[in-house]
Amino acid sequence: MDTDLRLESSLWVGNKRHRAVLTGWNFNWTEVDQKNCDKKTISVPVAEVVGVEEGRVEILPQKLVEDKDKDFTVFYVKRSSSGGSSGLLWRLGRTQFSCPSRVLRDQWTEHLRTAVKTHSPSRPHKLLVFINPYGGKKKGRQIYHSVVAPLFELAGISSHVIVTERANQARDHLLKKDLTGFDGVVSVGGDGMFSEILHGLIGRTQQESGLCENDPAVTLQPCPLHIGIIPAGSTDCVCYATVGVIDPVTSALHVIIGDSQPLDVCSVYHASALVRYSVSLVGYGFYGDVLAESEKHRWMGPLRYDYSGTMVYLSNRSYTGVVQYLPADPMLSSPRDKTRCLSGCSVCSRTTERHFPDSGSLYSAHYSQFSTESEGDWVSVEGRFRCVSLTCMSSSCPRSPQGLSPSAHLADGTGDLILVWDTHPLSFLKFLHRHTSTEDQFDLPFVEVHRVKALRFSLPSSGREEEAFGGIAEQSVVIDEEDQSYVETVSRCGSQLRLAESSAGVEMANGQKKENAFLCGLCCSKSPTVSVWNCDGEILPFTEILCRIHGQLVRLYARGIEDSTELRWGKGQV
Ligand SMILES: CCCCCCCCCCCCC/C=C/[C@@H](O)[C@H](COP(=O)(O)O)NC(=O)CCCCC
Ligand SMILES: Nc1ncnc2c1ncn2[C@@H]1O[C@H](COP(=O)(O)OP(=O)(O)O)[C@@H](O)[C@H]1O
Ligand SMILES: [Ca+2]
Repeated sequence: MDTDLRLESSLWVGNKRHRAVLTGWNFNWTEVDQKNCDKKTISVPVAEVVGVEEGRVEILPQKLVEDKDKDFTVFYVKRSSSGGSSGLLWRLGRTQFSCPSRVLRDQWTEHLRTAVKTHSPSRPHKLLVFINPYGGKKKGRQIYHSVVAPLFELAGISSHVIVTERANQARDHLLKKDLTGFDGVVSVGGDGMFSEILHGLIGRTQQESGLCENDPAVTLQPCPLHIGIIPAGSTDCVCYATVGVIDPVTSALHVIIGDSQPLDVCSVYHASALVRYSVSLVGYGFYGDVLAESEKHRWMGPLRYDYSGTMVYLSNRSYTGVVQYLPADPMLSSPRDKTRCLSGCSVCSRTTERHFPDSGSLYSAHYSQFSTESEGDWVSVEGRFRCVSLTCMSSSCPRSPQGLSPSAHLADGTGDLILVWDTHPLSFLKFLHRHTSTEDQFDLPFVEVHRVKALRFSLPSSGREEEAFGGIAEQSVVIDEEDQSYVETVSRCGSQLRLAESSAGVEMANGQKKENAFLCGLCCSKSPTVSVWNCDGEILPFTEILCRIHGQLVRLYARGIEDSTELRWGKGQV
């Protein structure tokens, strides 16, 4: 216990006398004139105190200060059950205290502020905030200014806010501009906006370390800046899978108290070059087709995925492919062990100990098994699939509260590979439906799941010929963006040759542009023979890829999903 931070005295909350105690890492207050059995102690970890203000203060809907010189107000994290979601909602708790003297009031405010500084050293002071004004229901700006900014201000965080005017502005800013003084970057938007920030920060870190991102054998350098996510998108999978709820207040509070959640990242390569990074889904077949279809209906907002999901399901497609994977150590964990990766997860902690042994320092990560893996360790399967999905995390989201792989871990250095073999449409529907319930989606004869460190996908030799003549041909002219040129990909649809329609286009990790090739859609009598990859909501312009999982490459302002049963059984904070 820090004896110099300890403080104990009587304080009034309203007209009730309380005994308040600050023990250094904990602040609690108990009503004293209450019968013993009715005594209730409110206890707040100092690490979860958001701010301490002189006077009687309110901040929402707007800041009001009644400046009474013997009063002070403490703001802190308060948990409540989230009604349906897997995590806990965090709210801003507020208690106004009255002291018998101004001297005591000053003592309390000073002690509390010092305790906060001592016990949460990783709180951000300065943040770079990117808002995508067009993400999700287009409410990013409103959410930030009305909900998040007042909380940051209360916590004394200064923020530099950029409302983006074009796609990839945030990524380019992070790759090129001066980032001195910033403790973290905040994404206000969806998974696509987060992905831009991920690419900017990973790219910048490797540039500064002189590392080649195109070499799959290189051990990438973890990013020094944390990323915060304020959900304002369509799927918001990264937020949901790391916090357990889609709630801007909860997410803002995680940023403020400087929570830290390491996250695995998957790098995707084609023809010896990095194509993209992913944290949630690298998916071929169904999920690729849904994304490509949905881009044509962006005007529908988040509903575009429901519409496109139904249309793609009805089109009843499957694709041939050769899948090769490098299995992870089965002694450490299994995708079918029915566990959940929750806050403080022991599987992820063991990974931290193995790879970051010296007190968890981010910069000590030097492990490279990838280059030494022998070809013999790879497992190969070939056939016809409804979908092939690789996910570094559960990829839970409001549409699928358990996620694509409910037992996947956020930071264990592995990903889960889900192979759904071609099957009867009704069986596939059963599989999809299980994503929306708690039934085991892997307990089906046509589904396999493997915990892996790497994945290769290629077309069977017959498929390559089909790709060239019947499916999507990648007739690309790669020209530099700076030269005012672009890459055109032409898709063949039956006998028709036409330019790909998708408005999204594809931007490579290095910033070069490539227009989408996509399926002819539902108009076509001949089913396409190749699908596209959905990489965290971006369409990849290549079919044959290599993926590698990098353990704990980035850190989020989050702490993983808190177990809501702890609150129900009274083990929570108050
Ligand atoms: C016919 C019933 C279908 C029910 C299936 C439900 C399965 C949902 C699993 C969702 C996995 C989500 C993985 C995350 C993907 C996002 O990165 C990506 C982009 O998100 P955003 O930037 O917010 O737009 N979202 C998708 O690819 C949507 C997939 C939806 C599939 C139905
Ligand atoms: N100002 C902007 N104009 C157009 N596109 C943008 C802008 N800012 C970001 N984007 C892009 O919009 C895409 C979708 O953003 P996101 O915030 O994930 O919303 P959603 O979840 O609705 O897809 C991302 O790929 C991102 O790069
Ligand atoms: Ca993982």
